[in-house]
Amino acid sequence: MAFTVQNPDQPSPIRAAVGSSVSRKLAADPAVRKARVDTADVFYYPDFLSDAECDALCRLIDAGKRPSTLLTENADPTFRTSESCDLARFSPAVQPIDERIAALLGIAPEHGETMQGQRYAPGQQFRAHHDYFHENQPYWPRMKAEGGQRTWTAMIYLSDVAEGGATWFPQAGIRIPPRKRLLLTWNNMRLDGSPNPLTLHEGTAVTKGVKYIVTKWFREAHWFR
Ligand SMILES: O=C(O)CCC(=O)C(=O)O
Ligand SMILES: [Fe+2]
Repeated sequence: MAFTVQNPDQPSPIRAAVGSSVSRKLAADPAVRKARVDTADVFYYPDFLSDAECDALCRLIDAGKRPSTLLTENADPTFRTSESCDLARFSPAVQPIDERIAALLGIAPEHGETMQGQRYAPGQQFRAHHDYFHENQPYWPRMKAEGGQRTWTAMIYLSDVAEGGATWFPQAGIRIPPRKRLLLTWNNMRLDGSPNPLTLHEGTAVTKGVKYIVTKWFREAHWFR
């Protein structure tokens, strides 16, 4: 049976509205800096967390880590080699940070997926990918039912890494070396609410030290599972 392929580049008024309201909010925040790229909306917030908050999250990630997974199987076993941890949303070490991220972006916390921790030892990486869902893939109907497309991504570096581990956007042309306490956030959509392929990004291999991050993905509708 033929698989119905939706046009993956469709504009969307809902996704466009969240894109512009979050961008406006971040641009008006004196603690936030905008990356100087035209092709994607990328922002930085240095020192978003304290050292103690970072360290507490690292300990939770160490305690709960399991091999990272992908939505679609990839033929390349080296594609995503890190470890991940679903952080308990309502635990005292997680909930206030979860809510602070949502408040920074001005998105209701209900749109956020469970915050995920990632840990990369030397040699581990997450090759170039998009955070948005490819709507022509078999997983899309399930993702659509669980809150729809991912709009914004927020991630926080929880450790300084001795060498390697930069987040690299090869098409937008930016490379962010891990810096403890720094929050990085970007819109996975274009201004018209269609997926922005230029948000392609890679967690490059750590070569020395250990990289810890938390990642938070926001959906266009309330996320639930
Ligand atoms: O590790 C990184 O720098 C990027 C992580 C990432 O892209 C993700 O978790 O979706
Ligand atoms: Fe990603």
